[in-house]
Amino acid sequence: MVQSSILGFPRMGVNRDLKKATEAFWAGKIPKEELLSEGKRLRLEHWQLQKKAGVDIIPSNDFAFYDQVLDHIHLFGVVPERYSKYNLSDLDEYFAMGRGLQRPEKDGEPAVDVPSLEMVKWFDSNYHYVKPTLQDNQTFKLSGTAKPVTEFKEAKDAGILTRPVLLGPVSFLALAKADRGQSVDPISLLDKLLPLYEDVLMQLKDAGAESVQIDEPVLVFDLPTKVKNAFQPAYEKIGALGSKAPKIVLATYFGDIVHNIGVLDSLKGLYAIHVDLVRNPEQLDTVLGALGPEQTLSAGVVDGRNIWKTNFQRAIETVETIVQKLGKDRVIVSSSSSLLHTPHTLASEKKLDPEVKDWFSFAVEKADELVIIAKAVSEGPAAVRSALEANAKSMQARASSARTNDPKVKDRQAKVTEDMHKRASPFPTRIAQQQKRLNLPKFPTTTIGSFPQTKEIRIQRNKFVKNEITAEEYEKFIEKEIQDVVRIQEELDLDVFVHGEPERNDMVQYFGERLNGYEFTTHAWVQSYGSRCVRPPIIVGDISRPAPMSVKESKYAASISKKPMKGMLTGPITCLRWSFPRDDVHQSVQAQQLALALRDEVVDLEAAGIYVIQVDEPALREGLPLRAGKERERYLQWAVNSFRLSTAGVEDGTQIHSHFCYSEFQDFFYAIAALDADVLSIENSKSDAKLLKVFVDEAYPRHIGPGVYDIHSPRVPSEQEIKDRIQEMLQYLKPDQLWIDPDCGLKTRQWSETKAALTNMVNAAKYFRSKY
Ligand SMILES: CN1c2c(nc(N)[nH]c2=O)NC[C@@H]1CNc1ccc(C(=O)N[C@@H](CCC(=O)N[C@@H](CCC(=O)N[C@@H](CCC(=O)O)C(=O)O)C(=O)O)C(=O)O)cc1
Ligand SMILES: N[C@@H](CCS)C(=O)O
Ligand SMILES: [Zn+2]
Repeated sequence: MVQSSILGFPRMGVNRDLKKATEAFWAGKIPKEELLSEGKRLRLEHWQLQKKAGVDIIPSNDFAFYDQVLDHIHLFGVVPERYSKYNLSDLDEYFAMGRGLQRPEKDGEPAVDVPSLEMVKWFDSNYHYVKPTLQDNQTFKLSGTAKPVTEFKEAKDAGILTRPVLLGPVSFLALAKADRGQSVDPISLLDKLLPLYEDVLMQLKDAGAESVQIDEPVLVFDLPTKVKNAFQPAYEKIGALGSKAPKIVLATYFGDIVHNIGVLDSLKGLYAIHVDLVRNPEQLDTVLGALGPEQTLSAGVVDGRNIWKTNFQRAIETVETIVQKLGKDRVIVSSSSSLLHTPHTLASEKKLDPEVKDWFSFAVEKADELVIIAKAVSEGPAAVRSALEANAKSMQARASSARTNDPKVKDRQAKVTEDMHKRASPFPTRIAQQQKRLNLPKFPTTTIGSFPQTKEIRIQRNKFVKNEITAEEYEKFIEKEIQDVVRIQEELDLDVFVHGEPERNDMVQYFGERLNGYEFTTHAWVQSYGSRCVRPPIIVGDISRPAPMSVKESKYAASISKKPMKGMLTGPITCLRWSFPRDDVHQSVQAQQLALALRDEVVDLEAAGIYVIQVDEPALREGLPLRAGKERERYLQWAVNSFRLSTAGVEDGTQIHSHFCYSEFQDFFYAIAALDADVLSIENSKSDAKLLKVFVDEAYPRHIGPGVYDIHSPRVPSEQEIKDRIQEMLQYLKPDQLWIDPDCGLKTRQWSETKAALTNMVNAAKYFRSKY
C-alpha cells in the first residue's frame, strides 16, 4: 500500500497559541510550567488532527519553542561559553541563544547580558533559523533528556506512533559557522558529532520508533567537496547500527539533488529517500535510477511552501509513474517539505470570497489531500471519486476565472522600455544634487523605517478592522503616532527621519491589501522566526495600483518635520517573495507588475515633496536560486530589473535607499551593486565586519549603512560597543560613505529599549563626526 506522510506540521496552533504563550512567558506573565504544558497541548492537538485525517506517517520532534535548529544546538550541547557561564535553566539558556538576554542582578543571581546567536534565512524561505556557532575545541554532549525521544514517547503515550524528525549531521554542520575569532571548519567535527546521532537513534529504537526522518536539505546546494564527501562516512556509521536503529528516511527539499546524485550511492543502505517533486519534478527519473533495489521513495507532491490546492490529477499521475517502477509498497506520498511554511487551516477564513477560497489549501487541508492521493493510488480512483471530481472542478474554475487576467496590466507590461530601468545621471552627479538638497552631516544617522508597533497600535488597528472605530478616528490615531515618532527623532537628534510605519500591519501585507490582484486572509499566520509570525497576502491575479498607498502618511510626516523625511516602500521582489505567489504565471511577470505599481508610488512620493525614498528589498537574496548557474543569473536579471524599474522614475536629486536584512550579501554583491541605489542599509551587526571587505574589493562607490546593532533582541547595545563596531567598519569603508543605522526596523522592540539604543547610536555617530 502507498502510505501518506507529512514532513513537519506548523507549530503555532490554530490561533497562534504558541506565540501567545511564549511571549507571555517572556513577559513573566505565565510560569515555565504553563508554557511547557501549552507546548504539550499543541503537539498533541497536531498529532491528533493528522491522525484523524488518516495520515499514515506523522512527524514528531517537528515542534520547537523557538526554532528546530536551535533545538539541535541545545540537544548536542553546542552552547558557547558566553551562555553556559551563567548556569541558566535549560529553557532560559535556550531562549538566551535565540533572542539574547539582558537582566539585572536579582535575588543573588548575577546580572546577565548576552546577545543572541546569529539568525539567518532557512534556505530560500521566509523562515529564519539560529545558526550553530562552533568553537575550535568544540565538544558535543547529548542534553540529559533527549527531546526527540521525549516527544516520541509523548505521542506514543497518546496512542500515536510517530516518525521523529532530526536535522541530519551533515546539514547541521554545513549550516553552522565558527564563532567569532575561531577558525574551526564545521564539517571537520563530524566524527565527534556522529556518536550523538547514534545514541539518539538507538534511544528512539528502544522507545519503539519504527522509522526516523533525517533531514539533509543541504543536498540541494552545490556542496564543497568536503561536505559532499561527509555523507558516506556519516551514513555508513548510522547504517552500521542495523536493527539497533529505526529505519531511516533521508529527506531533501526546496530543490533537486541531481547534481549530488552520486551521494545516493553511499545512502543505499537507508530505507528511503525523500525528494521535493513540487519544486523539481524533473529530478524524478534520475532519482529513481539512483535508488537501491529495495529502497523506498518518498515523493513530495503536495506543496509545503504555497497555499494552492494540489492538482490531484497531476500528483496521482506522478505517484503512479513511481508505483509502476517500484511497486506500491516502496512509495510514500508526502508533503514536499515541512508544512511549517503554510498557515494552519483554511477553516478559519470566514471572509474569503468562496470563489478563491476554493482554490486554496492550508496545512490541515493538505493533510487531507495527502490521504486522498495515497488512497487513489493504493485503491484506485473509484475509492475517492467525489474528491477527485471536486478537485478537477476547482482546477478548472481557477484556470478560467476572469480574476486572474487584467488586459490593462498586460498592455502596460508590453510597453516597458530599457530606459525605464535607468536613472537620468550616474551616481556622482546624483549625490551632489542630493547633498545640496538634503545638507546631511558626515556619518548621517537614520533608522530603517518602523518604530515600535505597540499593543495600543495593534488594538486600534484591530478596532478599525472590526469597524469599532471610524476611518477618521483611526487616521487621527495614526497621525498622533506619527507626531510622537517625529518628536522622538528630534529629541534623539537623528538626521534622516522616518514616519515610523504605525499604519502598517506588515511591510508586505499592507501593500498587498492596497493592490489589485491580491487576496488576504484573517488567520493565515506563518512562523517567521521565534514567536514572530507573518500573514502573507496571496497573489491571485494580475497586479495594479488603484490609488497611492503611502503618500498620505509620508506627506503628513514631512509636513511636521524639520529634517528630511524618508518615504518607505517594500520592493517588488520582497512583495513577491513574502506573499504566496501565483503558480500559474512566472514570478518574473508578477515582479514586473509589482514594480510598475511601485514605480507610480515612488513618483507620487517625490511629487509630494519626499526626496529620500527607501525601497526595502530584504527578500532579494532569499529569491536567489539555491545553486549557482544559469537559473541564478536569470533570476538576478529580472529581480534587479524590477527594483530598477520601480525606482528609476525619479530625478537625480531624489535619493533612493534600499535595505537588506537576513542576507549573506557577499555572494550576490554584484546584484546589490547593480540596483544602483544611492544608499544601502544592510544588516551586519552579527557578522564579522571583515565581510565588508567586498565593498573595498569591488570599489563600491555609493553610500552604505551596515547595521551597528541587532534589533531582534531587547538588549541595549552600549555606546562603546557601537563605537567599536563603527571603528571596525572604517577599516573597510570610507568615512564619506558611511551611514549609521540599526540592522533593521524597530517594530518588534519596546520604546524604552529603542530610545536607549538610538541615543547610544547617535552619540557614537557624533563621536566619529567630531573625529573626522
Ligand atoms: C522584517 N521581516 C519581515 C519578514 N516578512 C514579512 N512579511 N514581514 C516582515 O516584516 N521576514 C523577515 C523579517 C522578520 N520577520 C518578522 C516577521 C514578523 C514580525 C512581526 O512583528 N509580526 C507580528 C505580526 C505583525 C502583524 O501582522 N500585525 C497585525 C496583526 C496584529 C495582531 O496580532 N492582532 C491581534 C489583535 C490585536 C491585539 O490585541 O494585539 C489579532 O489579530 O489577534 C497588525 O499589527 O495589525 C507578530 O506579532 O508576530 C516581525 C519580523
Ligand atoms: N522598513 C521596514 C524594513 C524591514 S526589513 C521596517 O523598518 O520594518
Ligand atoms: Zn530589515
